[in-house]
Amino acid sequence: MHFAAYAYVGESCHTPLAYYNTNLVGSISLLSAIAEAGVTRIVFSSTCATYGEPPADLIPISETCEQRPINPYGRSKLAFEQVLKDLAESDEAPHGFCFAILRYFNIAGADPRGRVGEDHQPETHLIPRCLQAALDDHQVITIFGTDYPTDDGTCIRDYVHVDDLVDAHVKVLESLKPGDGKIFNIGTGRGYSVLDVIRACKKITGVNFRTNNGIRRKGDPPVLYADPTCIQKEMGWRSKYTGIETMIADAWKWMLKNPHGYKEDD
Ligand SMILES: O=c1ccn([C@@H]2O[C@H](COP(=O)(O)OP(=O)(O)O[C@H]3O[C@H](CO)[C@@H](O)[C@H](O)[C@H]3O)[C@@H](O)[C@H]2O)c(=O)[nH]1
Repeated sequence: MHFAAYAYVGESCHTPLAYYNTNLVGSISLLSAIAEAGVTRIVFSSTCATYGEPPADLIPISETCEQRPINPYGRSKLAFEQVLKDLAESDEAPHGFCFAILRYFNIAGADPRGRVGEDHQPETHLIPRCLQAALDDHQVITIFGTDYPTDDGTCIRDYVHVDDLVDAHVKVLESLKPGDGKIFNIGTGRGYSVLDVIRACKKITGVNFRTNNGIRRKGDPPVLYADPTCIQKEMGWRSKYTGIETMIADAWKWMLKNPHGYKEDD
């Protein structure tokens, strides 16, 4: 399972070479190394950012939606999707080669039993940023854009509990057979706006943290949510956590226990 990547949409617009180097060149090196090591099955973490800004009539987004990413992050992930497909079709592919591409929507939450949580340096993701603001009243959440063509003017995303993501990986990996090339969206099929998320974070934490309205963040599409029918039908996978509040509650539980993230030796 290949998870390693740079994954900040905004940052990718400022440092594209680092993104292509890690997400594309690094992934190709990994592919060569695993072939030498005799590994033939690969599950690749891709992203809904490969879809770009689909027109309204193609939302919810299915796997057949045209992929036209609008930021270097999405383009670097899409390029490696193509590498996998090309390799699979070629004589260079190791005997029995098979792959799965999982296009994640917005992964959120934490292990419900509190053992593992989210800790990015720096933290840019909406939910952990809101929870940090609930812990520290010096922090203010900037809403990146209130003029999007959505009901409340803020971006809509499909938040998926990390526990559901784990479950999808296990199901897909166990199902892969030589010659397979599977592609699945990993989403709940439900979209929440930035304001919905902020409201839910305030409710779960009980803290009325501060927010302000800012300008749009470069590279952010207005609306992204999945049509998860394909993985539901083929793999019997279905998100167990469809409500944003449970994801936030699990993330909050972890953050209260680990306000400074992982320790050096964790
Ligand atoms: O302080 C903040 C942080 C985020 N947002 C907005 O909240 C939404 C969600 O942002 P974020 O949590 O940063 O996630 P995304 O940028 O949507 O990116 C995530 O989701 C992508 C798929 O959409 C994945 O591919 C990426 O790896 C992952 O970082 C976006 O509309 C942001 O503009 C704010 O308004 N203020």
